[in-house]
Amino acid sequence: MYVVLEGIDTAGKSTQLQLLKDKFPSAVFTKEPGGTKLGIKLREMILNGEANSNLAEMFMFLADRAEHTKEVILKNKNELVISDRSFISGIAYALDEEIDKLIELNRLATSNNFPQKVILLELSKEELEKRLSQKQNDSIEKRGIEYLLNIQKRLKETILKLNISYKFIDASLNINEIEKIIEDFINAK
Ligand SMILES: Nc1ncnc2c1ncn2[C@@H]1O[C@H](COP(=O)(O)OP(=O)(O)OP(=O)(O)O)[C@@H](O)[C@H]1O
Ligand SMILES: Cc1cn([C@H]2C[C@H](O)[C@@H](COP(=O)(O)O)O2)c(=O)[nH]c1=O
Repeated sequence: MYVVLEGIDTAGKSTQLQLLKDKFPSAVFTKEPGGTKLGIKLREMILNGEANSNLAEMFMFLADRAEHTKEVILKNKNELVISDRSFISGIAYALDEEIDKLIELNRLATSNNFPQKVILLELSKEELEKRLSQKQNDSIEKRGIEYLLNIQKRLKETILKLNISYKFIDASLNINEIEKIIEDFINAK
C-alpha cells in the first residue's frame, strides 16, 4: 500500500514520519522532492530558487516524481510505502494551472500510480505564523503566510476531487495524538 503525508510547510510531516518509523519498521519511507539520486539534485536546485519561471519549477517537480515513481513506488509495489508529500503537493503548489489539467499531467508523470491513502495535516494561520518564524525559510516558504494558506486550501480541494481515501487532521493537536490517528488510519481496511 502506498500512503502519503501532506500538509503545507511546517505542518508537522517530518515529525510524524519520524514516529511512524518506529510503528512501521518494515515500511519503506520516502519523500518528494528528493527521494532518488536524481531527485536530490532537483530538490537542491528547486529550493535554492534556481528556476525563474513557475512552469520550469513545476516541470522539475514532475521530473522528480517520474523518477520517484519508477525507482521507489514501482520497485516497492508489494510493500507499505509511506511518503512525505506526493503529486497532491505538486497540484496544490502549481497555482498558475487548473487542478484538472494538473491531475492529467501527474497521471503521465506517475504512469497512473497514485497513492491509496492520504493524510493531510491542517494548520491554523496563528500556528503557521509561529512555526515559520521559528525556522530559516527556503525560497518557497519566503512566499509568505497568505500564499501557504492558499496552498492549504488547494491541497484540500485537490484531495476532495480525487477518489483516494483520506484523513484530515488538526496539526496543532498533541504530537502523539496525531501519531495515533495516523497509525489507526494506515491500519484500517
Ligand atoms: N503537533 C505539533 N505541535 C506543536 N509543534 C509541532 C507539532 N508537530 C511539529 N511541530 C513543530 O513544528 C515544526 C515543523 O515541523 P516539521 O518539520 O515536522 O514540519 P514539516 O511539515 O515536515 O515541514 P516542512 O514541509 O517545512 O519540511 C518543528 O519545529 C516541529 O517541532
Ligand atoms: C512535491 C512538491 C513540493 N513542493 C514544495 C513544498 C515545499 O515548499 C517544498 C518541499 O520542501 P519540504 O521540506 O520537503 O516540505 O516544495 C512544490 O511546490 N511542488 C511539489 O510538487
